[in-house]
Amino acid sequence: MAAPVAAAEAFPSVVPQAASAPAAVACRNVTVRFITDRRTVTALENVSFAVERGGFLSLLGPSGCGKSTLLRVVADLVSPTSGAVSVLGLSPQEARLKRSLGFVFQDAALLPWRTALQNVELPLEVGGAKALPAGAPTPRELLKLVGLEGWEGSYPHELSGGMRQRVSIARALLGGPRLLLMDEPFGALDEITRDRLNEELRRIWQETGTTIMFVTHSVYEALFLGEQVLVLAANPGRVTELVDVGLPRDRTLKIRETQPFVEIAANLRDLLGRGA
Ligand SMILES: Nc1ncnc2c1ncn2[C@@H]1O[C@H](COP(=O)(O)OP(=O)(O)OP(=O)(O)O)[C@@H](O)[C@H]1O
Repeated sequence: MAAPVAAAEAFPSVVPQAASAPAAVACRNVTVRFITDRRTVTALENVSFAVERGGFLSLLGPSGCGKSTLLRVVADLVSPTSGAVSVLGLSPQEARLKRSLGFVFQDAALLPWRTALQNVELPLEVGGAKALPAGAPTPRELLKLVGLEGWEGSYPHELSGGMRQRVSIARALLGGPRLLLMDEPFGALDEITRDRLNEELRRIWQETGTTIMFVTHSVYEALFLGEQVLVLAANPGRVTELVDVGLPRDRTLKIRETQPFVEIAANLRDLLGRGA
């Protein structure tokens, strides 16, 4: 594994925030209704929660409970029907325009004719931001951070699914975003690769200090990754409970065999069942 870049110099956003700094994300009574010709869907109803800066929130719930919609509200891709959303103390639109957000999707969505390095550089070209903010890590440093030093010149078809997803994480981290939104990024990967990337993501989170919101269907993934788990129920999409995980900050996959992990996982499964 490549040595990580020094987080403090690479990610100026890691500099500790004043105690009074607003939450990374705060939603109050957020409702989203989609009205189509055929039906009206309440994707989210009165959803309230907050994520502190530098936090890691897993969003766990059954299909259709509004997990992706919630990420899209935070990313300014969907406007709430009612309720208030604050992202780093700004509106989602202001946060987006300030390039405070990175987004990773289930599909790595790399351009096949560009190398790994050129894919990471892409937002610089299409986003209109000609230069990186002072002190932000370079595309090469980001590839090193995600364990792809030496693969800069490889094309997507020469990389495994896990490596492609690492490239997309590096791309999302370009510019040192203070908030990383991840929508089932490892859902399509085999179990071993997924496990490895789970450990990698915890390390990247600790090194960068970036706040993360991570969508998953998996109880184990939600619990291993998150400092908090927001459990959602469907029809309408709503919060069942916000669970503080309370597991040690330094985690390896071994933690999944410990008693506290097993007990919290059982509790999360109960909560999921309650909302079914
Ligand atoms: N643009 C849209 N137009 C109409 N309905 C939508 C739209 N986006 C989402 N929905 C509906 O909102 C509900 C929540 O969808 P969403 O994709 O947020 O759920 P999810 O929890 O992420 O599901 P999954 O785990 O299957 O990805 C679903 O009923 C879906 O059909």
